[in-house]
Amino acid sequence: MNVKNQIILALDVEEKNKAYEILDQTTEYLDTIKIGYPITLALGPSIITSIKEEYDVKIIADFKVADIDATNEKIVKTTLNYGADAIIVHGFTGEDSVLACKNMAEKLDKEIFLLTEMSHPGADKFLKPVSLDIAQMGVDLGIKNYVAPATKIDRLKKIREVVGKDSFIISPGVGFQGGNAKDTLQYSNAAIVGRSIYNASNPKKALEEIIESIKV
Ligand SMILES: O=C1C[C@H](C(=O)O)N([C@@H]2O[C@H](COP(=O)(O)O)[C@@H](O)[C@H]2O)C(=O)N1
Repeated sequence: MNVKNQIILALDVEEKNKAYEILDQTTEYLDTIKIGYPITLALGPSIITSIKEEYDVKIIADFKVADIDATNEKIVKTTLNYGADAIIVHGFTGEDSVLACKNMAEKLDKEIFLLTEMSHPGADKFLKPVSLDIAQMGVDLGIKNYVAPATKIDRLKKIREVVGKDSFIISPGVGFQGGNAKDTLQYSNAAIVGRSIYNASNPKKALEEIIESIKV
């Protein structure tokens, strides 16, 4: 997946007007957004279709799919059929559950992102101990896209070492959670940024500053 300016906007707002206001101000610089449960539960999954119709963006559905294989297959099929270009899938559920997602996405000529380790402190207890195994499972299954934390550069580096230089990693936690875009992009292909953009008094300026910070 090509990501303009290596920045993915996490559009975690819950009103349509706000969402469109943010997109109007930022899509000059962005071509990829991440849509998760906040906006989808507030507005319904058709918001994916609406945004695809109104804006020239790729949409990564952040549903952290984590069920048995049969259920995962349905979640992935329905989400991608709403127009999402890719979907984020948890890896801790194991090979059969992840493979069900990969196979369904491929059937629809779309992609999955395998979530290896998360950016928040709580991930250190249960996810960190297995995240490199999850990444290796992804490699063994032929998965090319991964999510790995921007807040833990040492972990991001290790995950890059496991998945290899040709894999595509996107990393949340830049800005509000303390991650730095430039540092993140040493090992990641794109930084995910939410609150630092959509909560800014001037989202366009906030995004321009982040893009500038990467270039220096
Ligand atoms: O480990 C993860 C996985 C998950 C994800 O991207 O899958 N996210 C999401 O990335 C965005 C960060 O937002 P902000 O903190 O910039 O406002 C939010 O949508 C989170 O749900 C993480 O923050 N960490």
